[in-house]
Formats: sequence, structure tokens, C-alpha cells
Amino acid sequence: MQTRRFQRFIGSISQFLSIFRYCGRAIALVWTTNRRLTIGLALFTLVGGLVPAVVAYVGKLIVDAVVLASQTRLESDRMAAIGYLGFEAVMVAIQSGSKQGLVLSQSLLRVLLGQKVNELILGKALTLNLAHFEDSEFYDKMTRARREASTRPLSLVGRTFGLVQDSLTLITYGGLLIQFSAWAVVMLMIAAVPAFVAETRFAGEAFRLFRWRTPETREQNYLEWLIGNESPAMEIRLYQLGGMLLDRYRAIFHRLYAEDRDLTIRRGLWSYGLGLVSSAAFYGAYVWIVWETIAGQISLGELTMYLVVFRQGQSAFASILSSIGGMYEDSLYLSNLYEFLGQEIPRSLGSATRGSLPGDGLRFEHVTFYYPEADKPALKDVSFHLQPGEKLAIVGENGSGKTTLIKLLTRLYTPTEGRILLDGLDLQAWDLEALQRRIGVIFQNFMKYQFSVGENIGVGDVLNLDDRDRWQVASDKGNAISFIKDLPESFDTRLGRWFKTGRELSGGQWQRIALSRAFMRSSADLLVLDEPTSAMDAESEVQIFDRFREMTPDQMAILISHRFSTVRMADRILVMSAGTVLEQGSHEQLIELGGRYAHLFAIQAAGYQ
Ligand SMILES: Nc1ncnc2c1ncn2[C@@H]1O[C@H](COP(=O)(O)OP(=O)(O)OP(=O)(O)O)[C@@H](O)[C@H]1O
Repeated sequence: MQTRRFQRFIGSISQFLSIFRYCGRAIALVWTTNRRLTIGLALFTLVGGLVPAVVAYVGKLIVDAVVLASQTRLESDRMAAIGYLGFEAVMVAIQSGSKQGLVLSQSLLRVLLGQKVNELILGKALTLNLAHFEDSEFYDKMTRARREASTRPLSLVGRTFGLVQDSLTLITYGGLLIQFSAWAVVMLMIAAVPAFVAETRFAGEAFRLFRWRTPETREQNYLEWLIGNESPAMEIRLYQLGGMLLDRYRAIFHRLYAEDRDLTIRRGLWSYGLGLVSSAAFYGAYVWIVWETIAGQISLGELTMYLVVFRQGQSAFASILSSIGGMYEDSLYLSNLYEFLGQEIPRSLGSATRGSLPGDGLRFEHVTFYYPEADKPALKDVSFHLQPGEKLAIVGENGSGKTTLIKLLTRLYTPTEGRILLDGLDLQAWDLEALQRRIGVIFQNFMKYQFSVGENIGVGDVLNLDDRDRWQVASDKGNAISFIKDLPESFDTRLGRWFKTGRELSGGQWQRIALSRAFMRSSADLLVLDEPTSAMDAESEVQIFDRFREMTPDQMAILISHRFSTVRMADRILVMSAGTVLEQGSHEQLIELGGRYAHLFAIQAAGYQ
């Protein structure tokens, strides 16, 4: 029993100490953000911590001098009292100056630090691979890290310094009090321990509670996004989902609130109870001092000084307690931030910028792939060879693995088994940027940037983002030029609704912009189009592919489509089913084979008759 209690005690002490680890890191972070401001912050803290004791002591000197002067009526004693008063005024001025300085350096640091932490987070986010974004736990970390980036680190530093300041004040007050009695100091210290321990425990509990509930908080954020944003707005209105979403939002709030309320009430009651114990000790010592003053053992000036020491000592003590509570929450944030920033990103070691067999094209060799945590493979033993200039179409039912194949090919994921080779070299051995420059991809859920039309196309080749001639050529290939010309500012028209002048496009028009984006990568020798024309009318689609073939005789292309009118134009067709390649060959060969492709083709052809 005894040992368990002791272990618990040690546990809470070590938990308490753990927050200081993050204080150190927070201070280091602030230091690297701006050294001068950090030094300013430290100096103002120091001054703020030491001056109160000086003021209290000068208060004693003033009262004693006044008492003395009123008895002796000497000019010199009167001047001494006035001199002390002047000194106190100077000290008070210094004190308020240091307070202002503290506020000033904190405000400046807050802005700088917020920017720095956000840059760190965004910089890290750019190095992540796709799998991280799909990992909900990891996503939680990032959301949490971003949410309070601008306030938490500085708040922790502020509280750490505040703690140092208050502790300095208390220590110097203790120094003054010790002249009265060392026992009084010991008594006050012991009386403070229970409140201190309770605060540490509750703060720890709040810390854990906060951490557990991230998924709920994230769901709340998601619901807020659904209710308050443009893209879901249409569907939410038409399906009358508003009430249901708001109910869910409310339900989460009430659940969290119930937990919060319990903790807050318990914390409040205990703090009050244990605070009373400390106050009783304070007043015990106080009575003792009054007693001694009445007995003439200490002067009126000393009484005044102790009065200040007790009043302000109590408030410094209360502020230490609340600092500890806050520091837990802040270090929770920092622990999460550093966990996020410290996440290991498996860097590929690849550095090759050209293959060992230039002109060999693309090869899939027995590629199998499982998504993280999945128990069934999304691709199973897929093999094919695509030669330069060859156009490949992939067909297959929903979920058969077509998009997954593209994700592997673009190295957004790594095969679980087997290899993918470009120009005779495993994709893993390629330098990622060199590899990505050779591939132009448009996914079915391509990005609609709220930029100008030209930039929406230009992002396809960031090195030539603003090259108007290239926009022109690419949009010609993507069959977008005709409607771009009709837009009010042609290529300079802003798209989307986020900004005032933005124009919205139709689904098919957006797809043409996306296609043009892929064509921007004129240096790419592999173009991948994942259902790029599903929103286009059949005639446009055929036109686009005719032109596509004409304009890209040397480029390899992979096209995913459910439209057989387009698919049949490919040199070779891969028929996928449940992650495997079921059939492959040209349209004629597959029709002759009379298998799945022939069957699907017949169904679609019948639909058009
Ligand atoms: N990020 C993911 N994590 C886990 N499983 C996934 C993920 N993306 C896809 N899958 C699964 O992998 C399988 C193949 O999906 P994929 O997106 O490649 O299909 P698809 O052939 O492109 O389908 P569609 O024609 O509907 O676009 C599906 O069973 C799907 O549920």
C-alpha cells in the first residue's frame, strides 16, 4: 500500500518534471526565432520577479522612517522618508516598464513564432507521402499541430518565464520573511504542497483528456467545414442535411462538455479546499506577526512589509498554480508538434536521372500491392510492358485497381512485391523529381485551383508556370482554347468562387483545363489520364484523342476510361478485374478472344444502337 502510494507520488513528480522538457524546447524555439526579443523577454521577467520584494522592503523603510521622523521631527529624518518614497516611485516605474516590455516582446514574438511554426509544419507536410495523409492518426497530429501553432509555443514560454518570475518573487519574499522566522517560511511551504500536488494531477488529467478526444474534435471540424463551405453547400441544401449535421455537431459538443464539466468542477472544488489550507497557514503566520508587532518585537514598518509579502505572496502562489495547469496544456501541444515534426519520412535513396536502357519504356513486373492496413491486395501480380509511343488503355469495373496502378507508377506508393521499371531502371532507384518530370498525370479528382485559367494550366509544369506561349499550346492540345477565348479575361480570368472576380466552369470545361495541364508537361514522355474525359460529351472525347494521338506520336500514354469508343483507339488494352490483369491485347485481338472485354464492349455498343 505504502509503496504503491509512493510510486504514484513519484509518478506524478516525474509527470510534473516532464513538462519542463518541453519548456526547454519551447525556449529553444523562441530563441531561434528572435534572439533579441528572447533576451528582452528574459530580462523583463527577471526585473518583474525581483522588483516586488524591493518595493515591499522599501515600503517597510518608508513606514519606519515616517514613524521615526514623526517622533524626532528632524529635517534629515523627514528627507530620508521622502527619499525612500522617491526610490519606491522609481522602482514602481521600473516595474511597470518591465511589464510593458514583456507585453511588447511577447506580442512581437507571437507573430514571428506563429509564422515560424506554421512554416515548419507546412514544410514538413510537403515532405510527407500520400500514405501519411490517409493515416487518420497522423492526420490528427497534423491538424492538432496546425490548430494552435501561433499561440501555444509562446504561451508555454510566457508561462515558463511567468513561473520563474513568480518563483523569484516568492523566494525573495521568503528571504524577507526569514528575518522574522525560518519556521514561518517552512510552515508556509508545507501548507502549499497539497494545492501544488492537486494542481499537477488535475492538469495531467486534462492533458490526457485533451489528447484522447482528438478524433472527436476532428469530426467537429469536419462538420463545421461541411456546414460552412462552398463545395458541400449545394448537396446539403438539396438533401436537407443541415439539421442532421448540426445535431451531430451538437451531440459531440455535449459529450465533450460533460467530460469538461466534471473535470472542471472537481478541479475547482479541490483547488478551493486545498487553497483554503494554504490560506489558513498564511493567516496563521499573519496572526503570529500581528501578535509580535503588538508585543513590540517587530516594527510597524516590518508589519507593513509582511502585509505586502502575504498579500502578494498569495497571489504569486495562485499564479504559479495556474501556470502549471496551463503549462500542461501547452506542453501537450508541443509534444504533439514535435511528434509531428519528428515523424520519420522514409526517404528514397534513388538518385538516378536516366535509365540504364533508354527507350525501353515502362515495365510492370509481377507487381502486388496492399494499401496500409488492408488485408486484401489492391493489385495482384500485374505485369505488362509499354513501349515508347505506345498508347495503353485500362478498363475494368469500379475498384478493380486501375487508379492504384497509376499511384504506384507515379511512386505515390511503393509496390509490396515486384518491380516497376522505367527505361530499365527500378522506379525506386530514380531521383523522385527527375522521375516525376517525365510523367504527366491527371487524376479523376484533379485539383481545381482558385487561380487564373493560365495558372491552372501552368501548374502542370511549375518551372514554366507563367509561360503564356506554353499555355496556348497546351490548351490547344487539351481542346480548351475555344472556351478560354470566350472568358472575360481569357487566360487571366480567375477560376472558382473563393475570390470576388472568380468564374465557375462546367465539369467538362474543368476537365479540359486539367487535360491541358497534363499537356503542359511537354518534356514528359509518359502521360497518364485517369478518366480525364468522363464529363465530356462523346464527340469531344473522340476529337481529343484523335488530336492526342497526332500530337504525341513519341509519348507513351496510359488512359483509364469506361468509354469503349475511346478505349478502342488505344494500341493496347489492359482488362483488369479484382486487382489482376484478366486480358490484354489490341481491340481487335480482344474482340476475337471473345472474353470479358468482348462482352463489355458488346453491352456498351448495344446501348448505343
Ligand atoms: N487509399 C486507399 N486505402 C485503402 N484502400 C484503397 C485506397 N484506395 C483504393 N483502395 C481500394 O483498392 C481497390 C482498388 O481501388 P482503385 O481506386 O484502384 O479502383 P479503380 O479501378 O480505379 O476504381 P474506379 O473505376 O471506381 O475508379 C478498391 O478495392 C479500393 O477499395
